[in-house]
Amino acid sequence: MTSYTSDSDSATGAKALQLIDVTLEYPDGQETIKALDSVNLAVGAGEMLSLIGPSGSGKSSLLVAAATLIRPTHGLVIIDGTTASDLNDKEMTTLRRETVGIIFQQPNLLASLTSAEQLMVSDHLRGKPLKEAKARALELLDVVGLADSAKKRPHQLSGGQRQRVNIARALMGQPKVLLIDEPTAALDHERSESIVRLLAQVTREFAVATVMVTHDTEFISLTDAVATMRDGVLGATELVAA
Ligand SMILES: Nc1ncnc2c1ncn2[C@@H]1O[C@H](COP(=O)(O)OP(=O)(O)OP(=O)(O)O)[C@@H](O)[C@H]1O
Repeated sequence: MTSYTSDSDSATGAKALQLIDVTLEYPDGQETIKALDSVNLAVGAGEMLSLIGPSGSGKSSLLVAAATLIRPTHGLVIIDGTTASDLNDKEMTTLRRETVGIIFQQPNLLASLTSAEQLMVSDHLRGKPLKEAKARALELLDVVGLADSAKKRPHQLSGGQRQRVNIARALMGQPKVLLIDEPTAALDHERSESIVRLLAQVTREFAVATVMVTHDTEFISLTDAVATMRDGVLGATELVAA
């Protein structure tokens, strides 16, 4: 990415992730479904927001809009000072690759690759030298507690460990924004808690702006703030008491 200007939180007070008056409509026969209705959101570097709300309220739609995977019908998505809506599709892909880490519910790891290789693939796609990619992969596997599992393939890992590889992989591109959809859906209570703790830790350590969609309200206290979606409308962000 060459021509984008970057306004970091510290330099300007701008938040790493901002959604301004974002409305997203899906076509539904002759009608439209309003999945997001004038949503405003700001998450700063090093902050982790829990996003909760009933099924169908628009949580996943907010994540895909924030990830620039879909263009909103109306409103602005601003990532690290760059307004995504001003970009063409190619520029938007570059912005996403260089600033956004996405963690889905299922890790989607490639069966034939070791943990280190899963991470290195993403850097390879960014055109980074192999040696550099390997060093960063090993460093990140250490951060997520998998230093001993760098050579293991997915079938040799537990569900929680696979999710840790997934988290490390999302951090490979040094993202400014981390978007996470139900990371604990397939995990037991203990593993769920350690995954949310890890996400809170990497949010601070790597100064990313993190949004985590979750049904596990018991782990919200491990994050900085919470906001609730209802019928596409996002309620006010409430700070979580320390
Ligand atoms: N690709 C799509 N095409 C048409 N309608 C969609 C599409 N994706 C979502 N919707 C609709 O948009 C609304 C919001 O859906 P969304 O998946 O964002 O909610 P959610 O809160 O993430 O739900 P869940 O917790 O069940 O995942 C719903 O009415 C849904 O049916």
